[in-house]
Amino acid sequence: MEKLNMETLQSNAIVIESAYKSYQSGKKSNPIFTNLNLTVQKGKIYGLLGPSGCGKTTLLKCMVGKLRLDAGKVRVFGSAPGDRNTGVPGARVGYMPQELALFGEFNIEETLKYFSRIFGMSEEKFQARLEFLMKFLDLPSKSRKLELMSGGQQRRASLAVALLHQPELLILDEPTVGVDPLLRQSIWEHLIQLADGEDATTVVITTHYTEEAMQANRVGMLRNGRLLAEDSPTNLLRTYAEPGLEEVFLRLCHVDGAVLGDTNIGSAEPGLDEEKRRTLNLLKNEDGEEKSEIPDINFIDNKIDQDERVDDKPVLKYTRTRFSPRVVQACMFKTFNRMSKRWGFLIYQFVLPALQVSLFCLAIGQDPKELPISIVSDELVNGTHCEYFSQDCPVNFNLLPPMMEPNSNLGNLSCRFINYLDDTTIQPIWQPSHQAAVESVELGQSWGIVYMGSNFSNALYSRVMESGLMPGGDDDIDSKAGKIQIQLDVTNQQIAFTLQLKLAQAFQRFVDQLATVCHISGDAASLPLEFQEPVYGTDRLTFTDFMAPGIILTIVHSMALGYSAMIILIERNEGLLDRTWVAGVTSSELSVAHFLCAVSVNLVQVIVTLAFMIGVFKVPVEGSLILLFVLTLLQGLCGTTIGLIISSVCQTQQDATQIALGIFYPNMILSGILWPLEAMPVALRYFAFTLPQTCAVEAMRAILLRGWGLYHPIVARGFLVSLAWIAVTYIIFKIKIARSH
Ligand SMILES: Nc1ncnc2c1ncn2[C@@H]1O[C@H](COP(=O)(O)OP(=O)(O)OP(=O)(O)O)[C@@H](O)[C@H]1O
Repeated sequence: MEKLNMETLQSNAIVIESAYKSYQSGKKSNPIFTNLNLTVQKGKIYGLLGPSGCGKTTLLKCMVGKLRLDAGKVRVFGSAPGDRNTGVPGARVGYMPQELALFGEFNIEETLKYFSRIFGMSEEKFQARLEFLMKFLDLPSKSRKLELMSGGQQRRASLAVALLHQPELLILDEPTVGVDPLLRQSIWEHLIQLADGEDATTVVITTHYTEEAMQANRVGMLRNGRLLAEDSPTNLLRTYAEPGLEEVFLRLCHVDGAVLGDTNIGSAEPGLDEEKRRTLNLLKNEDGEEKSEIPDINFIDNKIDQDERVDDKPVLKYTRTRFSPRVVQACMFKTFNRMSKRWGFLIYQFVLPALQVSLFCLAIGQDPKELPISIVSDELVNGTHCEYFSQDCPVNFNLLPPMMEPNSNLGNLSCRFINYLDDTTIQPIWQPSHQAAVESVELGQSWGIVYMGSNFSNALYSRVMESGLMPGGDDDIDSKAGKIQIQLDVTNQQIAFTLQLKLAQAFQRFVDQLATVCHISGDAASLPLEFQEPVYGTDRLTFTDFMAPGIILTIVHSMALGYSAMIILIERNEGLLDRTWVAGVTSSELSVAHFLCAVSVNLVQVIVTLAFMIGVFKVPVEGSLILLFVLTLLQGLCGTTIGLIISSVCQTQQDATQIALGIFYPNMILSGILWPLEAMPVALRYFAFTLPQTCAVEAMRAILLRGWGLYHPIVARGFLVSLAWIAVTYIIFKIKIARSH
């Protein structure tokens, strides 16, 4: 393809040559326009006419650099849109899309302020333009929210955004839809005035009102992806001897339909034979020369590099740094402004972490309380409960072995044992018989049975004697009779473990008391195991303390992920993202702005979470609070970057929510938050270590409960893995956002 010559580029604002664009629909490619040539002169108004779906919006998007051609060239001010120095997208172009593509919660002033910040307008200039546009476009109060405006008012507010910074090029997609005839005329007059001035503005405008295009300097009639005619309105009327543009268009459509069988571009023949082309006579320029061939379908594969420069130097140099802190700031202001209007959002983001911590600390890890247990002691006279029992030594030490006998106080050892049950945890329910106790468990009224037989006290005495603790035991005693027989409902493992522990502790206290009152050593009645002061932690540590480090990180990580997973998606779905791109915001600026906003939200979440966990619920902290804070923040950042990737790849909020939930549960289950990693199959354990939270949870637990510092490999690993995840996911996010740009 021939290079566009310098003269063409200098005199024209937009030159499109042999453009081919298609949309992918599954495996099928639907061509929207093929071999399209179009020229927009500088300082002129170009009206693009065509039926719905003929590709006008697509063409405009290619002009502003929002979409790329599959083949062919588009040059705006001599360069391909998106070229470093072209200024398009950027301050040289004002774009008004068909949809509102603005935040409905913003009022007019806030909306325009956002774009004025991007374009670096001074406050004075901004106020002057705001006043002018309010009057000129007959807009309601500056403080009226866009969502509360009528359709026509919204379109005028949208037009105000395009006109705000007085760009050299205006690309307006149906700006007069929903606008009353008076205002429509006034808009056209303003456009004519802009195109007429010293620094004449170039305007490309699409419209459905064919006749208003009479005011354009040049009109292009688009149908089925091809330009049927392109000329000044008067020339078109003269050439086709018709009274109006509508009639011209209809006539061209009839001819086009006759030649192409009125097929749409997707099913049209890729090439036309000479006869048809002669009949059509529509692909000719003003000099009567054919513009170019309808492309062969292979043309699609023969893509032309969009970045191929026409000339070494751009026709008009326009420079802007690729990264401007001012633009980042503008994007951040906009996001914070939006947040401040959403009370529900603020409560969700900042109250929910506190609520989650509180619920966790209140509901998880504490000992179960008031567990009903059926108690049966067949040695009790009345068969139900203990009225009186002795706390004295049951052995008469006045007699020497083997004459030593239990004294009269021996009776009711069963009552003595029951007396040592922890009544906070266990709620004894006396039952008259073993059968009644079984029924109680079967009815779900108690968690188990503690049974002591009719000869329990004597049998226990004999057992002790037999064991050699005291000489003179009775060898013939039934060993079962001297045992406390326990049968539990173990379907709830935590409750069963708690009951086993509490019953064992009660028995130990019972034995200790006996040893004390009988003046014998308690050691003899204990297991020869001594658990000394723990190396790390205390005996008072609970399951809550085990889980707390993981819960802190999970709350912060998932809240950050949930917030950032929506952040770009919302802007894209509401269309503001497109306008932001066209205003010239680069992917780096947008990534940094969103990242910093998410970090700010995350910072508050980290502070709230740690304050509640440590300040209110007194989770023990042995190590450095600073390390704790930094590691939690890093995990929040990690959630943020993962969320930003989700936000940049998903099309709908539903997709994003599903992915976020899909990540949340495996992460929670595998990261050693709920259960020790050591309990996992080895292969799964190795996999778990590749997840973003596993090493961090271990490091967090080591800081919180063991007081380890960064010098310790387990702590250092937690920090390094978190940093690596942040770096890698941020790079992926940056690549994704640049591709969607
Ligand atoms: N992202 C997309 N993916 C697939 N097809 C698309 C996409 N965007 C537009 N199209 C299709 O491309 C064709 C041209 O769309 P376009 O929006 O450019 O038409 P238009 O001339 O601006 O229509 P209207 O005047 O109704 O706005 C339509 O058939 C449309 O369905």
